[in-house]
Amino acid sequence: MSTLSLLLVTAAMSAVMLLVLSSLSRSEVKGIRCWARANWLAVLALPLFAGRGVLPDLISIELANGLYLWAIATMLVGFRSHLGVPTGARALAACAVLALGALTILHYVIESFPLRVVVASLFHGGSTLAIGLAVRRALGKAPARYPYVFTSVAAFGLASGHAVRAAVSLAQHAGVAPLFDAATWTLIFFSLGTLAMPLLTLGAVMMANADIVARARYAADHDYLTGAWSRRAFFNLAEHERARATRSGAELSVLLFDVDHFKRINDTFGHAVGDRVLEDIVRRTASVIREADCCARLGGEEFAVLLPDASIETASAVAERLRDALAHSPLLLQPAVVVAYTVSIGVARLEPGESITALLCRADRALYLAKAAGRNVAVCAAAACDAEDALCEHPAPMTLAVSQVLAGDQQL
Ligand SMILES: Nc1nc2c(ncn2[C@@H]2O[C@H](COP(=O)(O)OP(=O)(O)OP(=O)(O)O)[C@@H](O)[C@H]2O)c(=O)[nH]1
Repeated sequence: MSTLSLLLVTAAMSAVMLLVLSSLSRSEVKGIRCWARANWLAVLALPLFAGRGVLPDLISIELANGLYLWAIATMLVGFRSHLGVPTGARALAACAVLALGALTILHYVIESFPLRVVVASLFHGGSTLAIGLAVRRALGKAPARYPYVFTSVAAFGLASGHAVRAAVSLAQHAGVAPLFDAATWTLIFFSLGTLAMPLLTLGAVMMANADIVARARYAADHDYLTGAWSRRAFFNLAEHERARATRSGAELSVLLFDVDHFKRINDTFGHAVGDRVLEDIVRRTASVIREADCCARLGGEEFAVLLPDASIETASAVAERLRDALAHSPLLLQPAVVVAYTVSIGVARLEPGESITALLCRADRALYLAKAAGRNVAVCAAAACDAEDALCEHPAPMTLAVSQVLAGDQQL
């Protein structure tokens, strides 16, 4: 393939990459705009390179080189911005201007094609090396491994190619006989230089896609207001833990809790303060449970905590710790608003052969009893699950006396 065809094919590939990037432009992925701008610059620069001999040198060499230097630098800024590290855009722009100045001097003042190649290769090699290093450093926190490994390997490969290109050109300048004939080197290095943008953009698109998938998964698995696990994630995790407990004979317990008189808090302080209370609950709950436990917002002001490997005694102790922590730490809001609140808690341990729905029904019944017992208490569910429990209906309030509650269930 001739260098002309290679340049035009690569310009077409950059244009295709632009279309792919445009499809992601409405996502909130950081770096997308820079990557798109870089491909625009490549789409402009590559045909200008191809016009060498037809177009004036100032356009086909200086302008084309300037646009391509700008493109690769913008690509680097895009990666750094995506990864949340300082972009160093000004320093990079200064380097690009210096490199372009050197290229111009080596064209019009000291005519040397090999030295021009050395300067361009150093800039491109340095930029791709910086991309590779930034992506490699972020691998530990990557939402998906493959896009990061692909991009860093591609960037390191390009950087190595540019280093070899600079070395060969320097040798040429010094009059050392080349390993291959000039046409072969030219084709290899042209391929390297022109394929850089599509390769890096492919990596960028894969990284952006991994980011979008991770964010969608987080949104599905977490409550938007409090950051607690969502109802959906809770049930998935609970089913997983139930299967594990059934297999291994381990215990599994659950706490179901609800803010007492939450409507009053909303009515007295306003809905926004009610929201702050819900956030506060999740924050404080996280401080009294283990990392392996899962706190979820099931809806409204109702929360659940899944306690893997916890006996009913352990779960009761956690419930009491949680109730106490929430009751004795009023939420301090500015300006000088103090919101004291309590929760009522139902505690249940998974019985052999029981479903998660049935377990939660028993916890819900215990929670109901806790409310009936005066609130700000934790109540353990009775182990037996009768037909009424299976239907998950609360006993009618008028037939429920606190003494009956304490006889049938164990108040903590
Ligand atoms: N601020 C806020 N309020 C919510 C949210 N979701 C549900 N609520 C409110 O929670 C209140 C629940 O009220 P009720 O079901 O009567 O329960 P309660 O007032 O806590 O009374 P008990 O549970 O019997 O102690 C309602 O006023 C809902 O509007 C939310 O996301 N933010």
